[in-house]
Amino acid sequence: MLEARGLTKRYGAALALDGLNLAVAAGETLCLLGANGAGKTTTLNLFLGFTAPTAGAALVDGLVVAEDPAAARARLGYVAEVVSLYPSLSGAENLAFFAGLAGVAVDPARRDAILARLRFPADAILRPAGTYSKGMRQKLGLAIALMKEARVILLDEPLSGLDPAAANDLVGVLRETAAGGVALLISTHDIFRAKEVASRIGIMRHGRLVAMIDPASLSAGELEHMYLTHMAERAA
Ligand SMILES: Nc1ncnc2c1ncn2[C@@H]1O[C@H](COP(=O)(O)OP(=O)(O)OP(=O)(O)O)[C@@H](O)[C@H]1O
Repeated sequence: MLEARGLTKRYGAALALDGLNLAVAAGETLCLLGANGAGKTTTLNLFLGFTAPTAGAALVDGLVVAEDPAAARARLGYVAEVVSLYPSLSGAENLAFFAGLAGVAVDPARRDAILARLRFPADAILRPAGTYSKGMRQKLGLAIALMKEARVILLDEPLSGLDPAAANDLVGVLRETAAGGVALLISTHDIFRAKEVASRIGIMRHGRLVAMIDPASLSAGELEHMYLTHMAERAA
């Protein structure tokens, strides 16, 4: 569903992404770990068509994103690190608006089932979104992607700043979503949550994928050790 082929991005003299190759199939969850500036967000932005590659290609469902960014984006759900909502509109109105942009009419029963899976407080959906906590905004962002029935969902730091209960809710729904055949690409700094949710973990450094790990093969401690070893090599 997602493929990067020699994906490269330069910003002036800076090489943000350096010949990245990866693929995410339906039902898989790839978590990208890496220090600040490793190229995780740049990777997501190239799949979203927010920026064009300097070389190589990002493909969504076989479509080359740079050739038709709108068509590629129509197949994607995207949950930004800070989910943008209209603060004076209720959660329900935001959901209807953003789902509507994707051509999806909201069926209230389906919406409520998705919100219940996310443990989004039922009474809060009619409140202005400006009153929502970070966790509620993340959940609503994911609800919008799920309403769209996107076959691929990209998430940038979905768990940062969430309390453990909210993070746990989100991890549970992400696992269910992948089990339903959706391909997930997640940028995160949370090694332990990555282990819970990922089918593969990619470690990025200086715009390159330096390791691809099967999280089931390592304990959380071993995974952390491997990550820190890669980061230490950077400093050496
Ligand atoms: N619009 C831009 N203009 C110039 N340089 C940029 C731009 N966007 C990203 N970069 C640079 O590209 C590199 C990769 O950045 P990127 O945001 O992809 O890293 P990241 O792994 O997502 O980091 P973080 O964990 O901090 O979100 C960094 O050196 C960054 O400064």
